[in-house]
Amino acid sequence: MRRRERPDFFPPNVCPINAKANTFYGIMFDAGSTGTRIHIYTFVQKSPEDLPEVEGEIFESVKPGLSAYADQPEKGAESVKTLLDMAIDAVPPHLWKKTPVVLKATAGLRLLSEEKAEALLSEVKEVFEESPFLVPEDSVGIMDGSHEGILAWITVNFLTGQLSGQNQQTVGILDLGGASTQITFLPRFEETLKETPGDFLTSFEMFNKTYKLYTHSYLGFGLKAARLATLGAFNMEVVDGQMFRSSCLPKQLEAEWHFGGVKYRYGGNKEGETGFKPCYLEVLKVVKGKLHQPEEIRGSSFYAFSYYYDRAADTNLIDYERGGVLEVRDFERKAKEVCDNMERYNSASPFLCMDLTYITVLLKEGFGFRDNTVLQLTKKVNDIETSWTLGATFYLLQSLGMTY
Ligand SMILES: Nc1ncnc2c1ncn2[C@@H]1O[C@H](COP(=O)(O)OP(=O)(O)O)[C@@H](O)[C@H]1O
Ligand SMILES: [Ca+2]
Repeated sequence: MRRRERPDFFPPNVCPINAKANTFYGIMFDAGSTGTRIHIYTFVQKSPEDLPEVEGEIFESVKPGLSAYADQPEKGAESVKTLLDMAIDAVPPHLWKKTPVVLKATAGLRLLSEEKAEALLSEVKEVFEESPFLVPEDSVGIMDGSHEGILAWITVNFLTGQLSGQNQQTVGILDLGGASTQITFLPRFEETLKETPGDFLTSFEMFNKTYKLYTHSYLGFGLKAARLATLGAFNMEVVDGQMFRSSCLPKQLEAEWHFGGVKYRYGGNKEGETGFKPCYLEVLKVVKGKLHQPEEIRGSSFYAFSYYYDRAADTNLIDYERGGVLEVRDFERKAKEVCDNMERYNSASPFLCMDLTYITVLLKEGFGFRDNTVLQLTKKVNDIETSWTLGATFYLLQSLGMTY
């Protein structure tokens, strides 16, 4: 494939009339376990003293995620190319060469064999090299789980204005992906720092400040991985035709499910119990004693996204577009309602009861939140997606010396 050359419409030092000299772009791919997403950000830096401003974002996504192409890496890379072609139209040609493009994969690729993950990433790297954009070193890779949380924390606190000026009152974040889940907050009490395992604390420099954050990514505790764990199928050699059953599924259900390139057969407890109570106990086995419970989060409020948002929206706990504010007990109430009336919800996903119960158990018994802990569910702040990708782009631009 031929590299697209910068057309010589403008002499080197002249900008198009409507593009400000201090405007720049960054392209960040989120290769998640359930889909691949492109975020094309436009930034303006008015002065070296100010934080850069996000002027806009173009967002698009494709499904399935890269890990579904474990045995066809070229096809996986093609899905990335489709998205990258959008950036060619979105970024003015004279800035192509100055616009970095990066892809960071999360838990889906973390769970593949190194060989398969590498094959996918190297095909993607080729797509980048053939594009007209700036391809930094390490432009394609698997992101460290702790960075996922930190960068999402940066995004949310930047967008809500907590990283500029004095009097910063930062907010913690909860992200529930397909394969992993993250919790990140800035501890306020010395006690928290003392009782937290060292590898849960990370110092991070951003916008000339150092933040010491509590962050952890639990691999295998994403919503879809938790479904498999509840069914007893996570990380198992699946024997052909083997059936996994759960009290969290409709009694008569028998079906197949593909995740991470493996086919699973699953179904309801035909003869045995179903409903919220037995389901809660089943899910509890997956979660109990597996997560660190920092005392100070019990009384604070958190921003929650990804599957927390999706399942709340699916069950009308919040508005799909606008999001909303919930308490932990709202998830429990909804889980009860769905699990004890599965026949009424049979047009929705057969996993709805299990998913809502898992969210409830994860929040209450996993992290140790109270029933009345407040969760702010948001997809966007000021029209910008609340994803780790914005924080990652800031970090990238900073490392390239493009922001202050
Ligand atoms: N930028 C985004 N905008 C909207 N939803 C997102 C975004 N990123 C992730 N999600 C949601 O997160 C969930 C899955 O997380 P994903 O990123 O695929 O898994 P993981 O983080 O475990 O690799 C899905 O419900 C998906 O809709
Ligand atoms: Ca994710």
